[in-house]
Amino acid sequence: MSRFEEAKEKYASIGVDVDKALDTLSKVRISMHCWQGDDVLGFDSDSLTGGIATTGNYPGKATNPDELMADISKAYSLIPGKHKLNLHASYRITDEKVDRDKIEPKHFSAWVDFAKQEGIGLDFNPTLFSHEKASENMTLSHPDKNIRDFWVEHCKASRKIADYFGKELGITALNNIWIPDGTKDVPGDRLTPRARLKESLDEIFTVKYDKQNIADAIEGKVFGIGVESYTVGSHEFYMNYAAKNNLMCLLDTGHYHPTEVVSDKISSMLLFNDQLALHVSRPVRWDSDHVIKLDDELKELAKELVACNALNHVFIGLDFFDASINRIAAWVIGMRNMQKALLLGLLTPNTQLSKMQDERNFTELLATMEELKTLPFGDIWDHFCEMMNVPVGKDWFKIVKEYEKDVLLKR
Ligand SMILES: C[C@H](O)[C@H](O)[C@@H](O)C(=O)CO
Ligand SMILES: [Mn+2]
Repeated sequence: MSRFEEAKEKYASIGVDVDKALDTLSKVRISMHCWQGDDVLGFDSDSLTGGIATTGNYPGKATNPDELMADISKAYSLIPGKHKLNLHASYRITDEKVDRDKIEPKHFSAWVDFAKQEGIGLDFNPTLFSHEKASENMTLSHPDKNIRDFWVEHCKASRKIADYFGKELGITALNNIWIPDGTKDVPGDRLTPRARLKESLDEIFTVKYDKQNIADAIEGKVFGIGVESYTVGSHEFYMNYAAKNNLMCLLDTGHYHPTEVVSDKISSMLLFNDQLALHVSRPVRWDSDHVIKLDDELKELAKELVACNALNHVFIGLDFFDASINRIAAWVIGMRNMQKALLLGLLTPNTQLSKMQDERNFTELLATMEELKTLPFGDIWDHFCEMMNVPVGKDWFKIVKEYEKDVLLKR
């Protein structure tokens, strides 16, 4: 009997259908963020500014659309299944001199062609940073209406592009708005910027689209670089705005207080919202955007998504940007870790755990959760990689190193 068959039998003995788990996992599209490929620079600015930063200078980052597409394609070839690509507006591909408020679907047609070639979906984000009109850490809430209007137009243009992605690819595109607005030190007025933000968002969302093509999210944050004392778009602001306007409040795992975990928020959000959007990241002491590891919080977050039966109505996006390591490896490690965590959740006898809890059988609940940790999960994961025709174990790493030698280091 193969190791996989033996492992499958062990999981069957605790009531887990491995084939069903693998089939479910093979259909989960994870949104891989383009911005890990070039340290969030994009193609329309020459520096990353405005409340977001990367650290490290690992050689060979992508410097143009062709290089970025090649690196993304290489990463996908090492990741099981078909997924989505998460784009920012700053990655428009055009020879035109076009400012952010004037971008159009045609400026992203090359990405649609790439998506069709790769068999993936596309998600989108307006880019309200790395621009002279974002230099004061105020955009949609800026006191100057001209600046607010510029960013409102940019967000409107972005939603139109997301709708275009959804139409062209037949896969709903998430359009997620994050703004860097806030103050470095204690603000003199918390209310007025938030009232302006509400007004700007109200204007942005006046345009209605087919929800089959585009899903809208807004992303909160507790603090940022240069806005340590106050962020206009706080979690409370966006959770309320999203609930009242039937949008999604996107949860980024790096955007809360150090002892706060997103895994605990998922069931509450899903009780009141049909859909949920996530940015899965790894904060180290702050919103550091480290590559995600298969750690306890990632496993718990994934288990919650499975236990809440949410895999068909959650937008799982990754959001990290480590410039100190090979960027293709960063994508592969992060994407495969997200899949491993989801598989662990799918191999968990969640119904049994819930029953033990209701019966106040906390002793067996604890014992079961601990024993699950030593079941042969790795044999199931290796089989999944074989099924999906991607390298098993760390075999993908030498392929990345060859690509680094043959391609990246020659840039
Ligand atoms: C590049 C993304 O828009 C950015 O990381 C945002 O999602 C965020 O999390 C900012 O802290
Ligand atoms: Mn994020």
